[in-house]
Amino acid sequence: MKDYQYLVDEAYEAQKNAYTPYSHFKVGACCELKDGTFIHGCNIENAAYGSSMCAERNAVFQTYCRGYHKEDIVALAIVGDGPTLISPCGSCRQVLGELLDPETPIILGARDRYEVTNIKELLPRTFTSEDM
Ligand SMILES: O=c1ccn([C@H]2C[C@H](O)[C@@H](CO)O2)c(=O)[nH]1
Ligand SMILES: [Zn+2]
Repeated sequence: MKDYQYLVDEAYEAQKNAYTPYSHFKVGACCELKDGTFIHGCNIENAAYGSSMCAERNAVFQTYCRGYHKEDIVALAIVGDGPTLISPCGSCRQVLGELLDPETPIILGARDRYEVTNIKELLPRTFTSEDM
């Protein structure tokens, strides 16, 4: 099994910029690209709570904003604020289902451990453009 500790560490770097005056729950994420680039994401909250954005969606959106696509993404790491391994919310799963390859490794990390999954496992039978 590949060692993804370096990517968990990057996600913790990203977490430092989280803006969480409401939940006080900071999340960090990092996309690793084939060309060696790391693209960070963190959660950014808003007084209108529903206008907040999750860390992993910020990381993947930012990746696409810079002109990269799913083929360029090697792995995505996500870390939360405590001892548990957090996993993406439903909205993020739907977005990751479209913007990541089904088997791209998703690393769910904490300070002392991590687990590797993918969006095929997290969101089976995704609604896609093929269904319309
Ligand atoms: O996978 C997750 C789960 C939660 N959050 C954020 C949303 C909100 O800002 C805070 C508490 O839910 O954590 C993420 O960024 N990613
Ligand atoms: Zn989310």
